[in-house]
Amino acid sequence: MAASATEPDADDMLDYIAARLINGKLTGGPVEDSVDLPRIEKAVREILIAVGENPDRDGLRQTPARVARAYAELFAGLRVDPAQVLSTTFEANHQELVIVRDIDVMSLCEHHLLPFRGSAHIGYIPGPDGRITGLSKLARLVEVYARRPQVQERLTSQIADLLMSKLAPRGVIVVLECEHMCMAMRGIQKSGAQTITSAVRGTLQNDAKSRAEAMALILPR
Ligand SMILES: Nc1nc2c(ncn2[C@@H]2O[C@H](COP(=O)(O)OP(=O)(O)OP(=O)(O)O)[C@@H](O)[C@H]2O)c(=O)[nH]1
Ligand SMILES: [Zn+2]
Repeated sequence: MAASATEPDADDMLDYIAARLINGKLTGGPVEDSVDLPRIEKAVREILIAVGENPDRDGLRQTPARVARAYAELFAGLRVDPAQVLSTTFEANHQELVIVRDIDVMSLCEHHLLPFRGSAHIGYIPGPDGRITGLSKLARLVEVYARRPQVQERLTSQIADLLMSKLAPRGVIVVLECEHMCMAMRGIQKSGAQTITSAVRGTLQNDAKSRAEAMALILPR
């Protein structure tokens, strides 16, 4: 019952999400495989029973289907090729730092599937050909990688590595500052702790002056 009710919409929804993530400029088809919504629904129903709830009570009846749709959305980045985000670049003959700061990041930690949230700051120095990318593409790249089960360190380095390989800049710096709900809502229960991760590539790795300039612009306080 649930399968036939949700399956036709699932592809439409995932197409929509994938298109939003990479601006509709899809080349190889938006969604390779559909998320198995009925399977998620079944699992969520089992979890509700296991924690002592009644999944058939009024307020919970639609919950497994809702959670399945939510997971499809939260993990939509698994079905998007991040390289497609950077398929459009421009010539600008700008050879100095470009920084986009305070990009909202929301992801799920792969250990507990609980959210972590904060900001991403991305800077790069264009390569000798001076090619730049649209500023929004940096935020889209964050979205594609964040909508997967993640650890903050991998999310940070994936963004830096893709920028290096697709844009061929002189250097890249990515800094993420996030609070992890798995540390706040459960376990050690320390809310407010900020985890800061960085990934530095290319000339910014060795050029202390440029790196200090980038860090001062990224974290001015
Ligand atoms: N390095 C890193 N660790 C993370 C991230 N997200 C969550 N964690 C940690 O993943 C670890 C998993 O540790 P385990 O000991 O296997 O799991 P646990 O018993 O639930 O750990 P506690 O949270 O200490 O109760 C925890 O220390 C989390 O704080 C992340 O993005 N990066
Ligand atoms: Zn966690």
